[in-house]
Amino acid sequence: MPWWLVLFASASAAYLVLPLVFMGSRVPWDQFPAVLSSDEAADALSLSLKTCAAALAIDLVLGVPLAVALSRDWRGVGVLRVLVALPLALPPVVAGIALVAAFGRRGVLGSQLEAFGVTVAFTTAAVVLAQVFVSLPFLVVTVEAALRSRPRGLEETAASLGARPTRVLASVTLPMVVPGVARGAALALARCLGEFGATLTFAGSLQGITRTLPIQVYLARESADKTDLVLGIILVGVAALVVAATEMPARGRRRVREEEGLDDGGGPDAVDAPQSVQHVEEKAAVPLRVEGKVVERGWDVSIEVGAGEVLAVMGHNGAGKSTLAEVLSGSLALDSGTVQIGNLTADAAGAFIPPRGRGVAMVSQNPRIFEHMTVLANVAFPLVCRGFPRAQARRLARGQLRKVGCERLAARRGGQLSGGQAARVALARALVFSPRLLILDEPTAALDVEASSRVGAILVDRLKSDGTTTVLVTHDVAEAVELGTRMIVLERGRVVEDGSPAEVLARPVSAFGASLAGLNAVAGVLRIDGDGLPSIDVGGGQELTAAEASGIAAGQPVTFMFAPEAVALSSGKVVGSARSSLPATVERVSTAGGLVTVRLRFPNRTPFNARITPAALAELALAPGDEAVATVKATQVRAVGAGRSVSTAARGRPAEADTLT
Ligand SMILES: Nc1ncnc2c1ncn2[C@@H]1O[C@H](COP(=O)(O)OP(=O)(O)OP(=O)(O)O)[C@@H](O)[C@H]1O
Repeated sequence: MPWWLVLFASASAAYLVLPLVFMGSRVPWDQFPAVLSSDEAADALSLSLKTCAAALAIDLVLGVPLAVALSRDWRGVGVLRVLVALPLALPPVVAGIALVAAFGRRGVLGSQLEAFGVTVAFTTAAVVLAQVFVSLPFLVVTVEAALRSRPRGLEETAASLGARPTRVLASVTLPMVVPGVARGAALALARCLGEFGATLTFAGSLQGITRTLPIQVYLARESADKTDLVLGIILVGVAALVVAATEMPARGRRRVREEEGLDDGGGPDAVDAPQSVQHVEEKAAVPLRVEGKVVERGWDVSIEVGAGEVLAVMGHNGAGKSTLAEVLSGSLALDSGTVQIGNLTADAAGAFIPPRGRGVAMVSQNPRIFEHMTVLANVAFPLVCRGFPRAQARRLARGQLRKVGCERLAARRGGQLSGGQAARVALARALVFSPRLLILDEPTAALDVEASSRVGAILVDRLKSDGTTTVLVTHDVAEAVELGTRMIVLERGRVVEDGSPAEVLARPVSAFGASLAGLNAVAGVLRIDGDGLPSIDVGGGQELTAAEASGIAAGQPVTFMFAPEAVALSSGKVVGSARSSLPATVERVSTAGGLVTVRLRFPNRTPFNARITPAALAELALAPGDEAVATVKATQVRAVGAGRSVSTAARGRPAEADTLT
């Protein structure tokens, strides 16, 4: 910390502490027993403690729901936040006047109560009402701030696992903000203890009935002895205890014992299920159909997935992959169209099933483990939500944990897991209730190489053995090939590739598909030269030529795809106007698998790769920054029309798939 900060911090702490120290130094400690044993002091202390406890209970019962409501976004919430915090800024005497206007004998509500024989003003109940009025905002504002800074997505996860709103609140929302509630309660209690002005105005000062400790201190100031100091220091002591108590929840958290499973013990054999574990329901896998639009996102997708298929979804950033996951999970409604999951119409005109009713499980790159629960409770959660007896839920959860190699982590807190462990626990929690549909949204993206391959192996095992219909969003082509029985590529909210991973990679029809397959893809507008050969302008007076582009008309957008092996390299400059001979600059040279990949940069064009032998590289003596000439063999260039959706059927007929018209 910088020295000036320490200086200011010390001055500020001293300013708050020293007056109390000086006050303590003037207390006649020998009078302590006499003052404490006096009726007036004993009555005041006892009344203060009783009324503060009652006011705190009311604060908690009324304040926590209000804080939850204020932490959400809805129309008018801003105005209500201001109104709720207003009593914080009011002088206590004004608060007392307001309470008299409401609950006094001639007050708006008080006169109604009088009709039923209930008098509030100048009773102990008035003391409690005054304390609640001035302390409630402290609790609400503190809890609301804690709620607004809570981790995002956990409540949505709980809902998608089947929890109803009350369970989400009780099991997830409130446990996350326990320290905030404790802090708010302590501040409210401290405010109750110190309350003076509103109480005096609204409740008066009747010994044993409304004369609280602060009022007693005030009255004692009139007397010549130092009773006020003794009573004052008692108040300081009680307040100190209250404030210190707020530190307790954080310190008092249960520490998980080492032997409760610090060794995750997830060896390869740990993925085998024990014979005793039964499935929740022997559900058959179901097919999935999505046909719909989300207009704001320019998303218009139509896909059908067979029962038990694993659909790998790939595409650039912003292509619409997460939108698909949101539409399926129920966190986003279609503007038009249908989502059909087995026999459940999850989204259609006039019918929208919220996440908890869909039986869809989602595992994303943030595993969203409930940190305040044990690992076992996390995995049992979807079953408890479905009304399973606890013992059965725990037994089934333990079996799922064993299948993902995490059984020995069962007793650990959710917040004590590594990324790889959390991903496996999230998978166990998703599969434990035999979901209709499993959505994996980049489940390994946030993991290191080792954890990623471990989770990948478990995914392969679990998807094969469970046969759950799965949508896997991934940026990793190896993951898509390994897990996917089918692959689609999304581009600008449309399906531009659809087939088995092998088909898509063997004959891609989009630039993204080409890049996945390791092909070069150069986009442009088709020209037909005088000699009838299709070409695209690649800038600088150069062109790239294909042998044919049947079905694509001149002037149409087109992508030329070719393997890096189809590019011949020579050093020096282009001589004459050789077809498809393009001047380039060497950007990068890398070696893998006994071949050399040369990354080529062009003045106004997409870079592409050439692949040559090490001997050819030695002969050409090319290094980054050198000029070279790339010649692409026209017969090895495939012309693909751009911007059309495809189907597996179209891909089965290569000539048509090529043209996509
Ligand atoms: N909450 C939102 N409101 C409006 N538009 C959004 C919202 N979220 C995403 N979009 C837009 O919808 C389109 C699709 O986004 P989406 O998140 O589905 O892409 P993605 O393929 O999942 O991308 P990434 O790989 O980066 O996660 C993008 O144009 C994006 O800007």
